[in-house]
Amino acid sequence: MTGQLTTSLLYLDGVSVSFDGFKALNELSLEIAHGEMRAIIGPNGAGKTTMMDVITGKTRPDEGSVLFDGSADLTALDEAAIAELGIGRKFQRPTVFEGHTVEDNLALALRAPRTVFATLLHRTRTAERERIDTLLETIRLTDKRGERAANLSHGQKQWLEIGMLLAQEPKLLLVDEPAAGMTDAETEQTAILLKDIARTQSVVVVEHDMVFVRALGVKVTVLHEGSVLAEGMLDHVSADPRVIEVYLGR
Ligand SMILES: Nc1ncnc2c1ncn2[C@@H]1O[C@H](COP(=O)(O)OP(=O)(O)OP(=O)(O)O)[C@@H](O)[C@H]1O
Repeated sequence: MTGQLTTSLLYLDGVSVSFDGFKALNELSLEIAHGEMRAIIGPNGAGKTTMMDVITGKTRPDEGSVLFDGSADLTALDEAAIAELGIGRKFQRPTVFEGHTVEDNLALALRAPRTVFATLLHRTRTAERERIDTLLETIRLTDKRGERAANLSHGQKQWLEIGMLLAQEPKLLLVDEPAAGMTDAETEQTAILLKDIARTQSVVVVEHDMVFVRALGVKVTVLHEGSVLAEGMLDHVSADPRVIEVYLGR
């Protein structure tokens, strides 16, 4: 690591990834500011998942720079080291401990190191309890604290998993299609929840649901064929003829 190279929290420049000669990412450049929430949209195969995989170290780019928090070169780090730097990823399907209560799920996440190599944090019971109370409020599950996770709705499981990621205090939270499979009411609640979270953490949300993206009310990046096609507020990008052609007008 060298000195400060960028003021952005996340900086991608000229990132390319090829699978058997097919460019899933094609000189992708993108910057996420400290404290920003960004929505990423784009048609199937646009490269959204591959972009998340590059940021989290699951896939190594063939070319380009990926910098985190000013200077950390993510292309040189493995997944565990990247998680330890403070990048949390929420996959589409919830993966909570079904047999445990909501509270125990959060307690386990609080006690777990970000990686197996990290030093275990020793927290007092009171501090842990207060932290769990705050997390439960954030994820709107205070009245479900004693409920087994298995009994939660799909949307509530998604919120619980978001809470488990927040327990690790990431600087950047990557969220993959949170609204998929949710009821309209849950989708609306999830937009509010993510906006709350974005007051203290940067968030990148990949999403297909335009009602949800509109509710987030943040800058949108449209990916197409592995590059940025358009960027701006949803009304702005959805009026762009190129976007209409490749995506919204399908
Ligand atoms: N491991 C892989 N091997 C070969 N091709 C891949 C691999 N991963 C992704 N691709 C291809 O790269 C392109 C981009 O895929 P990616 O999953 O990143 O798109 P996406 O925008 O997330 O799409 P979706 O909205 O369908 O999830 C697709 O054409 C996909 O088939």
